[in-house]
Amino acid sequence: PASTLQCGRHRLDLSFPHVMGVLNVTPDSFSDGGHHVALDDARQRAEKMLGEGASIIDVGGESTRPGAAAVPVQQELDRVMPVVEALVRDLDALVSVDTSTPEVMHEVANAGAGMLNDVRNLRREGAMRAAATTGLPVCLMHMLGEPGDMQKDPHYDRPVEEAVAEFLEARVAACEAAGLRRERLLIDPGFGFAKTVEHNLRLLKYMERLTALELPILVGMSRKSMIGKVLERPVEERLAGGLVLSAMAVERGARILRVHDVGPHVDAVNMAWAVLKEGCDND
Ligand SMILES: Cn1cnc2c(O)nc(N)nc21
Repeated sequence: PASTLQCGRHRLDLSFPHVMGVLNVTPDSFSDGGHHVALDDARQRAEKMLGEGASIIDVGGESTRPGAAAVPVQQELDRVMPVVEALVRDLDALVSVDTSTPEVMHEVANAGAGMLNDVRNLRREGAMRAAATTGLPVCLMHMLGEPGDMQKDPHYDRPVEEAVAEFLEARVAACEAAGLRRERLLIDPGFGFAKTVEHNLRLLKYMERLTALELPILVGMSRKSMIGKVLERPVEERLAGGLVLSAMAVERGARILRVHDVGPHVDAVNMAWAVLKEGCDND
């Protein structure tokens, strides 16, 4: 895959793995009186993640958890825009924005965001064109259905890693046909989206299958139920399991790891990478 990604005014060197810190934008905390407090809090959390080694901060205005309902565009903008503007202006951060909404893509790109992260792989009306117009890199993630219904009865008529690879290849081809250059695309198997725990575990085990697309791979497994169900741990006790998964994902080709606990995952990713890159010099 191309070893550097132009993310707005930031260049991301993908010859080694990076950590993306999740910045939860608590719903509607910016539209009511709590505006400045909440914004300060978001900025401080982002600053902490950058200080711990995050290369990217991921900001989302719409929950993509199973069962989540879609939010109106204006509400998404109200949640996301103040944060994107603050992180770009005050921290010069590389900001990734989780959105499937064309208007939001345009607005955040104009505000200096560096990457678009669409869990709906640009399938919404106008999303492909909007993403192409922004000129930003776009992460295409595998998901069937919507967060509201995707976990009802996930099933695949062939090995899940084959189904996911074929799906992503098709979405990449659709993007190229729409004028989105391949150099701007990232792919993501979508752990936890329309998948059982078994699907998720198998998807990681055979994730190297995705490297055949020769595009940067982004993964998000942090605190997810694939950890909780295997280890029988509540969401606040899933860090150890998540660190193992980060190391295994790096071994299988992941270049961006979307996590909540940045510091520990930076160590896990750097440790795994130290082993993997060993010996490259005299290969
Ligand atoms: C927003 N979001 C939640 N989980 C995610 C994952 O696994 N990948 C990407 N790209 N985005 C995610």
